[in-house]
Amino acid sequence: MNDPKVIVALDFPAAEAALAFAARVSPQQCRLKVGKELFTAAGPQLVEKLVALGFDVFLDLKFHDIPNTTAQACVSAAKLGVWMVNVHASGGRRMMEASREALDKLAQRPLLIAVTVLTSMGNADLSELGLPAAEIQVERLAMLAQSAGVDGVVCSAQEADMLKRRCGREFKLVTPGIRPASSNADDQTRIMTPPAAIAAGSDYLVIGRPITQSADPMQTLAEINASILTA
Ligand SMILES: O=c1ccn([C@@H]2O[C@H](COP(=O)(O)O)[C@@H](O)[C@H]2O)c(=O)[nH]1
Repeated sequence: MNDPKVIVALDFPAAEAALAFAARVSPQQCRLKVGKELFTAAGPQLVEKLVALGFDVFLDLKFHDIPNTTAQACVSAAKLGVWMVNVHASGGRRMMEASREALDKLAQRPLLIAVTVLTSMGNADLSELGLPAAEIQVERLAMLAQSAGVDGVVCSAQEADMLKRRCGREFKLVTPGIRPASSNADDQTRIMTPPAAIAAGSDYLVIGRPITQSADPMQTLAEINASILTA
């Protein structure tokens, strides 16, 4: 598998568990995601180790701040050698443009992705914030993100078909909230199975607990990879 679609979310409390997982998989089987829990515990050194092992690393810190701060945070992330970084689309056009422009000055830059609406949120959560239904809010933020020059968005696979039609095939769709049919939803709301997500147009599937907390993580990863080969 030369272009693995699965990004395993290494939501572990310490570097040792993340490195033990990485030792059991290859960069041909999956990409790896370092999020807030692991990064806060283990820091940039862990990210550099995963990159040195040959993995494409998605540094999922979802930057959301004023344009200068966010742009410089993206540059610091890029210097770790990561494959993908992200910011919140709700930080607005100027924030996304500043991040893109700062990354463009580097000799080699990671993909820049904007988070639309968290996959844990449903329409009732959005309504409490005075926001429209997920599909409408995701479309609005994705269009803004695309016009600000980012490479793609984090969204739910439930919005993938609509966004591929709206934003085109090249605009990357990174979709968490992926659940094999036999898995619990946990705290995720806008979910989809791996084959359905690929069929809907997801470019990358972010999957954490269904793999990392399964009785046999390697077997689960292999089954998911097999299920999307035929999707
Ligand atoms: O909208 C979003 C954005 C990011 N995430 C992250 O993806 C993983 C999902 O883990 P699971 O265990 O498969 O639920 C996690 O690291 C989140 O921080 C997301 O779920 N939704």
